[in-house]
Amino acid sequence: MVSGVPVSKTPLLDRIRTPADLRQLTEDQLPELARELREEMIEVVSQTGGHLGAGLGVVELTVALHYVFDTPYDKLIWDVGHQAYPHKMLTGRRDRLPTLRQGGGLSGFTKRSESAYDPFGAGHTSTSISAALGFAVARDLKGEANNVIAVIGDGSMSGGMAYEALNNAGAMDSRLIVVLNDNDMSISPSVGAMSAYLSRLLSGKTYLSLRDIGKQLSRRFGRTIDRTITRAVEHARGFLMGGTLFEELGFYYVGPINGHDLDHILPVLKNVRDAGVGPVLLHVVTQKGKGYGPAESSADKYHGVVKFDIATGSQAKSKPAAPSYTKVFAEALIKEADRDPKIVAITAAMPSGTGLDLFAKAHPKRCFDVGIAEQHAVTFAAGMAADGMKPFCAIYSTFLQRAYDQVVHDVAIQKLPVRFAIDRAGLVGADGATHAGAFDVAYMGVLPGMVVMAPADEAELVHMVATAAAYDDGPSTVRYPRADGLGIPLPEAGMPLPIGKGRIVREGTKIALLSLGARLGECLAAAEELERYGLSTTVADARFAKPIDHDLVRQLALNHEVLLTVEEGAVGGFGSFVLHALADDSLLDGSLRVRALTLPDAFQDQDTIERQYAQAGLDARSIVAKVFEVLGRDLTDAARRA
Ligand SMILES: Cc1ncc(C[n+]2csc(CCOP(=O)(O)OP(=O)(O)O)c2C)c(N)n1
Ligand SMILES: CC(=O)[C@@H](O)[C@H](O)COP(=O)(O)O
Ligand SMILES: [Mg+2]
Repeated sequence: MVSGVPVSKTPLLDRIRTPADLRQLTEDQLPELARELREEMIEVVSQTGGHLGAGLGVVELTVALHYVFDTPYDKLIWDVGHQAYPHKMLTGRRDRLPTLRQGGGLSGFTKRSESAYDPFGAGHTSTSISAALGFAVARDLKGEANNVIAVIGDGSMSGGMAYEALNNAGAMDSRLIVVLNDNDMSISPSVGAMSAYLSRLLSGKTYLSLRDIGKQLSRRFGRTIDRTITRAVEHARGFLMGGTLFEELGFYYVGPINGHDLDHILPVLKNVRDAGVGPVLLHVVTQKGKGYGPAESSADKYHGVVKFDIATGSQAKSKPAAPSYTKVFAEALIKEADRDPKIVAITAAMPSGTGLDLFAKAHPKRCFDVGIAEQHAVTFAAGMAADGMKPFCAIYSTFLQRAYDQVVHDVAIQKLPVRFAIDRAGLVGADGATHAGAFDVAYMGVLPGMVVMAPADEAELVHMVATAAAYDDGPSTVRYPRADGLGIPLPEAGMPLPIGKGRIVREGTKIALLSLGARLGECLAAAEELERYGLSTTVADARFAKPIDHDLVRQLALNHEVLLTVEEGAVGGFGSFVLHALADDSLLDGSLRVRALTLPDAFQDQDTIERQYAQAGLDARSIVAKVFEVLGRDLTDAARRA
C-alpha cells in the first residue's frame, strides 16, 4: 500500500483497454502481462464458472496475436470461442468478465454483436477456417490488405467442416493464416487419426529451435521462387519436417512451435504476417489448463467448471437432489445393452456430456467416440443399423443440427432404426443461443416415419429408452433436457410404451393443458392455480410428438373449452403437429379455443434456465396468464378474489 492507494496486482493489464494499448508495451513486458492475464482470469472464472482450461492454454498466444496483428483491422477468428476469455479481456471487456454467461452479461463465446474484435461468432466447432476464408476472399475482392487469422484447436480439426475449408483454401491461394492450437485435448483426450498424425508431428522432437524455425521460414518464404519447385522441395522436407498433410492441401506448414514461449511465437507470427503468401498453417503446441495446477492435473483440464476454490481447485458442485436426465439415460441404456448385444452407442466427442463415458465402462467394445464429427456419427450409426445393430446416437440437440442431411438422407429415407438420444433439448442456460436445443422436435418431427418421444420425468425416460431399444421399424428419437430429474423412484426395468400414445395425468372439465416433455411440472402447477380460480383443468402428457395421439387430442378437444399445447421447443414442433391433427380431424371448426405455447421465434441469450423459460412464457405463471388471456378474463381480479 503506497500512500493509502492499494498497489495493483495487475499494473500492466491495468494499462490496457484495447490491443492498441497492448502494442505500446515492449516485447519483454509481455510475459508479465500474460501472467497477470492468466491470474485474473482464474480469479474471475472461479466466481463465474465457465470454460477455463482452453483459455488458460492460449494466454500467450492471445497476447502475441493481438501484439503482432493490427486487430480489429486484421480479422482474428476463434474456433468455438470458449477459449476467448483472454481475448475478451484484452479487447475492452475485462471489466465485464464477471458478468460472463449470465443474463445481460458477456457471452461465453465470441459474438459479433458484442465487439468489433469478434468479427465472427462461434460456439460450435470447426467453423473458423471457413469463415476466415470468407473474410480473406472478401478482402481480396475489395482490394484491401488486412490479415485474416483463424485459431482452431486440434479437437475442432477433427470436424469435417475444417477439411472442407482446408481443401478449398489450399486451392485458392488466398492470404490466410490458420493457427492450429494443438493441446492434444478435445473435451476429453482427442481421438482419431488426425490426432495421431499431429502427435507424430510432435513425436521424437522437441519444438523447433528458433534457428530451425528461422531456416524453415526463410525456406518457406525467403525467396519467391516458382511454387512448383518449392512444392517438390517442401514435399521432401515436409516429409522430414512434418506437416505434409497440410502441405499437400496447399498450405505452407510452419511449426511445431511452443505456444507458451513468446520468444518463439512473436518472431514466427511476424514472419508469417510479413511473408505475404498464403495460406499458412502455423502449428502451435499448447497445454490446456496451463498455469493452474488443478486444471493441469485434471483429466478434462477444467474444460468446463462451476465456481471453484482457487487454493484447492475444488468445484462447488452441489450434490444434485436427483440424478440428471443424462445419467438416467446412460444407466438405462447400459441395462438395455446388458440384455441385448446388438445395442451400441455413439458419441461425437462428448462422452462425459452424454453419459456415454459410463456406458463405455460397462460395454467398452460397443461404445464409439468418433471425434467432433456429428455427420459421420449419424451415417456411421446408419451403417450399423443397416447391418442389424441397434445404434443409439447420443448427440446434443444443437450439435445434431450439423448432421441433419445425414438424418434425412441416410437414416429416415432408408427407414433405418437409428435411435437418437438427444440431450440438452430445450433451453440450456449459460451457453445461450448457440447451444439451445430449440429445434429438434421440429426438425425430427417433420420426417416421415420418425418417432419422437419426450419424457416428462426421469422414470418416463427409462421407459422411453426401453421403447427405443424395442422399436426396430424405423428411426426414433428421445429428447431430454439439461436438468436433474425430479427425484422420483426409477423403475427397475424400462417397459416399452405403446407408440404414439399419451396419457391423462390430471382430470378437469374446462381447460386442457397438453404437455410434451419436461414442462409437465409447470403445467401441473398452473392447473392447481387455475383450479383455485374456479377453472377446472385437465393436464395430459403427450409422451410422443410423433406420431400424434389422435384419440387423446380428440378427447381433449371435445371435452374442454380451451386447449393449450406446451413444449420446450420452437414454433413448428409439437404444437404445430397438434394443430394439424385438430384441423385434419375437423376439430377446429367449433368453439374450441386453441393455443400452442412454444419457445419464442427468437434466439434467446444466456441466462439461468428458469429465467429463460419465464422469458419464453413457458413457466406456470405464464401458462395461467395465457389461459386468462384466451378466456378474455382479468387474472389480477381473479387473483384478488381467490
Ligand atoms: C459441432 C460441435 N460439436 C461439439 C461441440 C462441443 N465442444 C466444445 S469445445 C469441444 C472440444 C474442442 O477441442 P479443441 O478444438 O481441441 O479445443 P480446446 O478445448 O482443446 O482448446 C467440443 C467437443 C461443439 N462446441 N460443437
Ligand atoms: C464449448 C462447448 O460447446 C461445450 O463445452 C458445451 O458448453 C458443453 O455443454 P454442457 O455444459 O451442457 O455439457
Ligand atoms: Mg484441443
